[in-house]
Amino acid sequence: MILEVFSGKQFNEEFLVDADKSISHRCAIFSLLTNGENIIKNYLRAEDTLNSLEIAKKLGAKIEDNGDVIKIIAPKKIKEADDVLYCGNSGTTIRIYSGLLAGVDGFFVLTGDEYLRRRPMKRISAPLISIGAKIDGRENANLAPLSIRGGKLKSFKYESKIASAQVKSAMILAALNTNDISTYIEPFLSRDHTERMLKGMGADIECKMENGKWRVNIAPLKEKLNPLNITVPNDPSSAFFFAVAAAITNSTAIIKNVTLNQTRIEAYKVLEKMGATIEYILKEDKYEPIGDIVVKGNQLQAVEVSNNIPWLIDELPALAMAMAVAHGKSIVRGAKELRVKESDRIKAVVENLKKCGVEAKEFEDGYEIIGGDVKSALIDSFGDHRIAMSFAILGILSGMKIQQAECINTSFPNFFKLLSKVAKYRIMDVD
Ligand SMILES: O=C(O)C1=C[C@@H](OP(=O)(O)O)[C@@H](O)[C@H](O)C1
Ligand SMILES: C=C(OP(=O)(O)O)C(=O)O
Repeated sequence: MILEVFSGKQFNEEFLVDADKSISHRCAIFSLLTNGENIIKNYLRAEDTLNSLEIAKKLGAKIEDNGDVIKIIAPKKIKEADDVLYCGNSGTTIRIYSGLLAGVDGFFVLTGDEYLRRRPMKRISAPLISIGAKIDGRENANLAPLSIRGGKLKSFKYESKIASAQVKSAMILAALNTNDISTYIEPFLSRDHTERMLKGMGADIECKMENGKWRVNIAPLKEKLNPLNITVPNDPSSAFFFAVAAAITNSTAIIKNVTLNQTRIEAYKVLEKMGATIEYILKEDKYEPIGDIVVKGNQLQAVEVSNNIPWLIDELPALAMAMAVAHGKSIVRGAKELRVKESDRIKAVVENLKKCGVEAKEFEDGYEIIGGDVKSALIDSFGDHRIAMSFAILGILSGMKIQQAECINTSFPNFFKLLSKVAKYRIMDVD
């Protein structure tokens, strides 16, 4: 499908975006470790998180969905599925489930779509194999399909070279299925929803910052966790597309009920540095700080980004759209991880910006963008939701056509409805 966006005008609008993807995945997966009925309100009904829920069902959970609240009734024991577990486009699903299933009796096969089957899995299979997991896959357990023969795992002390919440979460779940205390260390704090949620459910997990590194001690599970009763906050990464829309059109976006967790809102801080006025309004603070973000656009200035990269990795493509119209040369470095997301996001950003007449250059670990006039172009989304939505937002300035825009449904099905608040668009069914 092609999404054609027509140029829009200034706006002053409220955005109630879809629920947080990271937290929704964890609700589905962690429910399996509980002893009862998990009540999840505002679960994200997007392709990625529906795949996580479907897998929970295949592993024995009973799901009751009244269209509003989703109840996940945990099985007495996680059961072996009689078919392949399909993770679709979702790295979070395949990696976190692998960590859980490595310690569960049974045989499991996890796979996904053509994009997921190209993404690196060594980052989870290597540490899991080092603690006794039986995992295999193409390229020596690096590419899905992954097969897992679940069984006994050893407690561990593992220091990861990358700050990845998916790897951390996989190892924390594996640690719950061992027989002694394990320690996981990452070089920089990655999003910490797993630690917060599992602690809230009664797991014995201690976290601290030590010499600039994030250290998590995990005790094995003695008994099942307490069921969740949670309202998932909205997703600040999805909302960021509309923050950029406000920033590049001198408009105002009022973003409602998102998590204000520091590991998730760093991109807003960068937009602020570029000249946007941003206000954070904290409304509650239980498992996660939750509130509103008000973004007001101004003339944008170029910026250099090389710190706190794990806290804004998913927002970098959208931020690149702000860089494309900012005054001066912006630089992003230290973001090599962008190359192993749903697409190679460094290549996707730079190639597509060039098509729009913007001067941009690739580095191995980032890019350089010189802000200027943007013209309408036919964008290759490379099947990547964040690339498709970023260029749709840039299209508010002078129009844009985006190929394979159906990928937006993997994370943010309400994007289209909200896009109509800022620009007119049409959808053409054939690419
Ligand atoms: O754990 C999570 O929910 C996620 C972790 C990040 O990936 P990495 O763990 O690969 O950094 C992020 O990019 C992804 O969108 C969601
Ligand atoms: C990288 C992302 O997700 P995942 O790794 O779960 O596919 C994303 O949503 O930008």
